[in-house]
Amino acid sequence: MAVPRLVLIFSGKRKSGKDYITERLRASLGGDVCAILRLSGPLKQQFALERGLDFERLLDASEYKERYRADMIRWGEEKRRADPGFFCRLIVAGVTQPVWIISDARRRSDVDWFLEAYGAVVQTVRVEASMESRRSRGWVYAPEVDDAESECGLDTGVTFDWIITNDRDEASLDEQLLKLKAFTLSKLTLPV
Ligand SMILES: Nc1ncnc2c1ncn2[C@@H]1O[C@H](COP(=O)(O)OP(=O)(O)O)[C@@H](O)[C@H]1O
Ligand SMILES: C[C@@](O)(CCOP(=O)(O)OP(=O)(O)O)CC(=O)O
Repeated sequence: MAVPRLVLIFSGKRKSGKDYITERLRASLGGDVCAILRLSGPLKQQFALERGLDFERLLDASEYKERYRADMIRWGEEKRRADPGFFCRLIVAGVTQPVWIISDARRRSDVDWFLEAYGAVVQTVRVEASMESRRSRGWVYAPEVDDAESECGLDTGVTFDWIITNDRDEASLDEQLLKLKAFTLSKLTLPV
């Protein structure tokens, strides 16, 4: 299995901007350097297959995804209960880029699995946005989702290496992303 030089584990609430920020980071590092790995990828794929749903439509920031989210959470939790590393192992298989971005850690078991496997090169990144910002991006409170482990599992207990604030201030976001990019590049120039 390929050994990464850096594993950035992103977490954050719905509509905090995890997908937006991780895509920007990948774009600025380049696809040959950086891979975005989504724990929800194989989860959504298998869930869609079992339920006869449209996998593609579960991927973007759509109302379709939100309609099935509570069910997907329950389904994924059952899988993780049986095997906490189930989705983690699936997403790292065959990745060749030196920088991995895990875009959607939600539970201690996700973070612990990566720390155990790649601890020396892991950095945890929290994306934070105000409720107002999240609302402006379409977030509406949903019981069984926003109060569940899927959204709250990493609210406490992890000391994040990076906290990115993603509200309205574009210049501030640019600056924060530049710092993270510079750190990432510094890891790539060190000898193995
Ligand atoms: N800083 C930003 N500037 C412009 N649009 C943003 C920004 N952050 C997030 N968005 C948009 O808000 C929506 C939700 O963001 P997303 O990255 O999907 O959140 P999450 O993955 O955390 O649920 C998306 O349409 C995204 O493009
Ligand atoms: C069932 C899920 O994996 C669905 C996650 O879908 P996304 O990762 O697309 O969600 P956001 O980006 O936060 O909007 C959640 C889980 O508990 O595993």
